[in-house]
Amino acid sequence: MSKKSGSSAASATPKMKGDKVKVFYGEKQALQDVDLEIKPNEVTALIGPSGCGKSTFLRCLNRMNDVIDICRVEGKITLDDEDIYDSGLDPVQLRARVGMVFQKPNPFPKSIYDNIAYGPRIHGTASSKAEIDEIVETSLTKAGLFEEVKDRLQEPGTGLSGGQQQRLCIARAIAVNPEVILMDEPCSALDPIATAKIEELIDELRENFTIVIVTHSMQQAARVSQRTAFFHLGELVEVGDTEQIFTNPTDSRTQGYITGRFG
Ligand SMILES: Nc1ncnc2c1ncn2[C@@H]1O[C@H](COP(=O)(O)OP(=O)(O)OP(=O)(O)O)[C@@H](O)[C@H]1O
Repeated sequence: MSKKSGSSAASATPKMKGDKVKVFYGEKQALQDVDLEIKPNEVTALIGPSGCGKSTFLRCLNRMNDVIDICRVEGKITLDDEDIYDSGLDPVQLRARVGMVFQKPNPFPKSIYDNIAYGPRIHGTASSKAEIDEIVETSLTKAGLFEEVKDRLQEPGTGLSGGQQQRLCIARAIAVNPEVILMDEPCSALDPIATAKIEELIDELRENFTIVIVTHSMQQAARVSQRTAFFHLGELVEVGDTEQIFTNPTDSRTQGYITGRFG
């Protein structure tokens, strides 16, 4: 698995950017002034102890926190320099550009085919049967699942193994041609073999997409990401090249976490 980021990516303008992001659940502040740049065509890993705010930050990036009544987001988050919290921006359109894969595979109770076809149909990006057939095949191929399911596309997605279901969910996210894919602990419900397949897939996907992944596994962050951001108690403590974060962190809290002193 290649871990190098292209030099163009290293110097590229950020795909997404958080600027002084604060998040509150009611009175409780979960994130404090987070400044974080997400570079294009890289995998950025968000790590840190339980409750530090990783998932909260991830959910800010496609406004999934909007659906939590008591949640309030302050600061600015941009996608290609466009403010994603602008009142004129449609969150549904945003979520087509910034897709999400969850911890537990959650295929729709529909056929494998319809799981993939659903997004392109509702977003109107494909209309004819031939176009949708093409998207279904391409998305499943990119998610490394087509060969395993091509003879049973009309069977329920829920009948697949856990690892296959997660690849189906990744295919479903890809089907609407997003620019960014957010993954919230996508392997935590999977066995080591299924996990290895998803990790390989993540490495392939970054050629075409920008990826942000929350993970509890430092080994996984080290294997799949080019950049790592360490959160602690709602604060972004340190962000840098993954290799530097794991071999030569600048903050003692990062050092403590990666060496297993807490977390
Ligand atoms: N829906 C919610 N309502 C109220 N508080 C919440 C909600 N979601 C998260 N929080 C709180 O916000 C803080 C950050 O939670 P978050 O889930 O973002 O952390 P995390 O680092 O992803 O944790 P974990 O690794 O355990 O998933 C925690 O104190 C948590 O209790």
